Amino acid sequence: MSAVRMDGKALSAKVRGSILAETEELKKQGVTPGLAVIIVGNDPASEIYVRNKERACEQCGFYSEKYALPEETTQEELLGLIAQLNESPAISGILCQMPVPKHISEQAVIDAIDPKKDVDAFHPVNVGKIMVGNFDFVPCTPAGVMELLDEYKIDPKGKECVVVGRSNIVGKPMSMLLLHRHGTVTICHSRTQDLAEVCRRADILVVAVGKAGFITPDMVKEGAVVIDVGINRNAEGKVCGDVAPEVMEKASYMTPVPGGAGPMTITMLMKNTLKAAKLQNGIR
Ligand SMILES: Nc1nc(=O)c2c([nH]1)NC[C@@H]1CN(c3ccc(C(=O)N[C@@H](CCC(=O)O)C(=O)O)cc3)C=[N+]21
Repeated sequence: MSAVRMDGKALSAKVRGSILAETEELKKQGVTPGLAVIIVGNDPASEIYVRNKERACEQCGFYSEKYALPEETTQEELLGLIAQLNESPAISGILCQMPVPKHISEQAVIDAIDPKKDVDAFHPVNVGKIMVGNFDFVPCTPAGVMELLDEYKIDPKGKECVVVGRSNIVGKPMSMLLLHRHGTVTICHSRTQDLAEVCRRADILVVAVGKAGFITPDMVKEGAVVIDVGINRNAEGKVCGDVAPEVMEKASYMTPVPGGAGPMTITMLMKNTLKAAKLQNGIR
């Protein structure tokens, strides 16, 4: 058997279309969602993502501002810009592309963004709300995975869900979202004993480790749903995920890389930005 390909590109196009329709309605009420994207330094991968985000803004009818700051930017300067954007009425959402250069504290940047404009949902206030299960913004990658599961009618309720990776951006919030949907969730990481054995229990396996080909067929139960959140580049410079391609033969559903979780991540950023604009203007 070969897995059904979970098409994040197609679902993204559909969702962006409905965001655009809603944006057009909002504009009639005098509200235009606006996203500010900040990038510090020149990491080639970050530059690609930022370009994709700008394009998504256009597709959704949003206003956007891009700030490309040099590598030498001080933390003070960056926090100054964020303070300005926090006050800007044209800006509904602020995103500072991670990673930032080493001389800048990532947490200081996250803490500086007004939680109401924190469309990444990285601010401790929003992280806390996710824990409690009462949240406005959902972290983009986990939110995209949940929409993909829904699109393919995969319900985590009661299922063994194994998340490989415990990052604040993906692993931890992913686990919470699956738990809110009544999955039985296990979080694995580099110190997990017998990782293969734990992964083989999974009905839904979500992988976010950042190592090409990390998950091999022997680690996957026949018929499992496999969600690959990894974005790596192989020796030839081609984008590939954390899951070996042969896993396709064992899984029932699987996300491709590229074209799976990645495009959905950006689409969820758009969804959060639209929501921010509505909340800031008292529109439900
Ligand atoms: N503040 C912040 N928020 C983020 O959401 C954030 C971040 N920093 N730093 C980096 C990670 C990574 N990330 C991706 C977004 C889109 C694709 C994406 O569009 N992928 C496409 C194309 C991949 C390619 O061609 O390189 C795909 O999978 O089909 C990938 C990765 C967002 N991140």
